[in-house]
Amino acid sequence: MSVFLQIENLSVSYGAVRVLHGTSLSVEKGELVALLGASGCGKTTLLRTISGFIEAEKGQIRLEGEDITFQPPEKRDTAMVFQSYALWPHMTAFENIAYGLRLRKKSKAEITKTVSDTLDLLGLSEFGDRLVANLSGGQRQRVALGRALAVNPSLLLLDEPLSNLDARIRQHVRHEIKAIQNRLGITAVMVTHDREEAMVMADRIVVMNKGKIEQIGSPEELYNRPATAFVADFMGADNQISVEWRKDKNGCQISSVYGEPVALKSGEENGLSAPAGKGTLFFRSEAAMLVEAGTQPAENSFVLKGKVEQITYPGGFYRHAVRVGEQTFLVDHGAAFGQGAMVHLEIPTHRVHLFAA
Ligand SMILES: Nc1ncnc2c1ncn2[C@@H]1O[C@H](COP(=O)(O)OP(=O)(O)OP(=O)(O)O)[C@@H](O)[C@H]1O
Repeated sequence: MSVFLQIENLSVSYGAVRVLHGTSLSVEKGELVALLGASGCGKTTLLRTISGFIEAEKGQIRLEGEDITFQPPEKRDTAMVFQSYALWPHMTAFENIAYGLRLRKKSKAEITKTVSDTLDLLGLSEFGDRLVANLSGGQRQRVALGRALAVNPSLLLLDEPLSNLDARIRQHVRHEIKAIQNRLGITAVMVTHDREEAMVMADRIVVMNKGKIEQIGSPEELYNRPATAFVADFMGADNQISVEWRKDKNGCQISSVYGEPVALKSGEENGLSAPAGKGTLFFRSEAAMLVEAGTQPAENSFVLKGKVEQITYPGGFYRHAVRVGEQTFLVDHGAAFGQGAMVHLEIPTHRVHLFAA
């Protein structure tokens, strides 16, 4: 694998307001990298700076070794797929896909072949003559993807490509886009604010927060080994407890206002560098075991004692809201405990994420 897109120390401002603060990122050939973060964190700005629609203030962007930082958009070998599709509704699917090829003055024969191949690739061959206005949302998004792919760009840029589709179609189109990107071996950068979408589609995810990169990693890395409290929270570790820790010769002890102190095994202290301090412990609703109060606690578990306040059924498991002292934690369990049941939450120490305050 080789670095295909290299972004170094990129800063971007709108007027006096800086929104990207020295961003660096490298993307390998054939990778799909997702930029993930809350609204306003700078994902779209980063994508548009790569495409050339927004000018960099400082730093460098290299595509296949070539410095493109100050090249106009049309000189960069990139193609963008927009959330709004940005198709011509009064033109057919064929003509929309042919658009970029005509701009590039390709021959009629070449256009016919490339567009037909693209329609085939996207499962749209029977819709070539259909006006875009008469296609479904999912079909339109595939036409938009086809228009970007037809010009055979080095880099495909996807700006929230699925957010106009309804939930069920989204699931489907996600897998389609991923499969096509894989099959073509095309390098892609995608913006999304949907964690699950990033997890399903991306080889690597870049989590952004306020114009800075918090962590870059595979979906598994971000989910299982979040590097910061922000990433743990953003990747769905909903439950949080304030804790104190103290390291001694036997390891690291953590304690909270609830329950007994527990010792972390070596390697589980998540890089807490200080010998003692305050922090926040995160755990996911599926990481905790729910057992009847009075059960002998499992080894190497952080135990919280509480009372079931509410039970819901999101599908496949029951989600329990459990009151512990002043806080409520969410815990998933295969069977429903009764409302008001006294329970223990057991969180195995290897499934907690602990960060210094
Ligand atoms: N043209 C502009 N002029 C001034 N400020 C802008 C402009 N475009 C974006 N911003 C600001 O820059 C910051 C980053 O915006 P950006 O669109 O990159 O965020 P985003 O992460 O893509 O958000 P969203 O998911 O809501 O699209 C925001 O605070 C936004 O208000």
